[in-house]
Amino acid sequence: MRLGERRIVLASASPRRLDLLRQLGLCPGVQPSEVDESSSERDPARFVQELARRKAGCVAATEAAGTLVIGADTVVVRDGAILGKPKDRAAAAEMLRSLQGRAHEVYTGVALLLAGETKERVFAAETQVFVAPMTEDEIQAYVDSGEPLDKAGAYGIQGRFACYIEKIEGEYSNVVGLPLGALRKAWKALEEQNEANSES
Ligand SMILES: Cc1cn([C@H]2C[C@H](O)[C@@H](COP(=O)(O)OP(=O)(O)OP(=O)(O)O)O2)c(=O)[nH]c1=O
Repeated sequence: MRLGERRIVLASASPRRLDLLRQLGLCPGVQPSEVDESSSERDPARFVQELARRKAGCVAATEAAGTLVIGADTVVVRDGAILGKPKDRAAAAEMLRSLQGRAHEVYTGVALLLAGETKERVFAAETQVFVAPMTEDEIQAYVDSGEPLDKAGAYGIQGRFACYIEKIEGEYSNVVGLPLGALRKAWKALEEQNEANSES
């Protein structure tokens, strides 16, 4: 069966990821995972892949065989340090102070799993983001907007933080939480593997 004909489940509570999949014309079910998001892994690409695999695996275990489960994890990386979501307003302001006026990287890991089967694709995408200098007043006003708290690095490129973005190198959708171009390639590879297996 082709992947597009299968039931698809997004293993994420992120409304942005759902919007991105809908942008592709997909209508996935949503089943947020409840996994421990800590890891001793320090390499960002490996970190986000481990978390994406964990999230998708947790949900795949509860789904009917053949369901395509998509899990993802996004982090901001500044000077090699992995930043997740800020725990409170003070942490959000601190993250924004450390990101303004310079470049950092955003990594999203994605896992595509077929429930009950061993076939899967797990990958990570990276985008470099250049942020304009911000004054302390601008940082406080942005924290007051409420946007930072549920987002890695304490900002949302798709929201009012857009006016502080000078340029990016890499996929925009990767920063929002799901790299659609890289997803298409992995989907295609999984589809080909699936078809080759069903012919043999
Ligand atoms: C950098 C950045 C992150 N984000 C979001 C994407 C993710 O939702 C969030 C990173 O946290 P994640 O832990 O990757 O995802 P989540 O907690 O929202 O959902 P789940 O764990 O259930 O999959 O930050 C933006 O929306 N815009 C941005 O510009």
